[in-house]
Amino acid sequence: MSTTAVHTVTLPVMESFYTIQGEGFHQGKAAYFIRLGGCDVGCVWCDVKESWDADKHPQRAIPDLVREAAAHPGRIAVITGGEPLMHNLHELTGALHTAGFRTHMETSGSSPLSGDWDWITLSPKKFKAPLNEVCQQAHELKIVVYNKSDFAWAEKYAAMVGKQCRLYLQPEWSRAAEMTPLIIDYVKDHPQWQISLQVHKYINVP
Ligand SMILES: C[S@@+](CC[C@H](N)C(=O)[O-])C[C@H]1O[C@@H](n2cnc3c(N)ncnc32)[C@H](O)[C@@H]1O
Ligand SMILES: Nc1nc2[nH]cc(C(=O)O)c2c(=O)[nH]1
Ligand code: SF4
Ligand SMILES: [Mg+2]
Repeated sequence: MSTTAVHTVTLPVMESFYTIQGEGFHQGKAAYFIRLGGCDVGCVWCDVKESWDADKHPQRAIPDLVREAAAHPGRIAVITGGEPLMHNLHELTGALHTAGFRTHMETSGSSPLSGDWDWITLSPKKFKAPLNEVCQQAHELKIVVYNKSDFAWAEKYAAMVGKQCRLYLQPEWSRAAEMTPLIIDYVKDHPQWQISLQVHKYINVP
């Protein structure tokens, strides 16, 4: 008698939604977001603290997630969280590629890299430092600016990413009124950086 390994990979999913990418290089493009549960970083200003406990979110089968994504015409899938790299993302990115998606990820880089990515957004955190392997692979570095000391901190990571990596400074949402003018001045003085605004919060889309 032969046996076939039944191999069902599931992931905890807080929410999934089709929207406009609001941040960074791909800002303005239609994208399907999959927000995975679970994060062990604990940023004090995190805008999705409800995502942190993976057990609070249902385990979903990858074929179902990809089918729901493919019901929309956009072919960028953004995997976010929570911290997506707390999970092995090899099966998910493989299934998304098979369905014709480009695979994008939003990560703090604090857990080992898994999955096959067309775009990695690295947003390092003071609360749990990114791994060097993720710094090396990042396509964009997106630093959340909470106070003026964060510019010097941003330069430390700019020196760790690859030469082609795009550099973004994004105001922390509750501090945007104070930090945005400082970011504008910093970008004018250091034009290798660009400003990233959370445009979805201004245009009221998810
Ligand atoms: C919620 S995180 C999830 C992905 C991953 N854990 C990370 O931090 O990159 C998605 C993006 O939102 C950013 N972010 C989270 N809270 C924010 C806030 N209050 N203001 C501005 N950006 C924020 C993060 O830095 C990250 O770039
Ligand atoms: N529209 C929109 N763009 C985003 N870019 C990164 C987001 C995230 O939470 O990872 C996000 C999000 O939550 N919504
Ligand atoms: S790493 Fe990302 S999801 Fe985790 S607490 Fe920080 S901003 Fe929130
Ligand atoms: Mg968000």
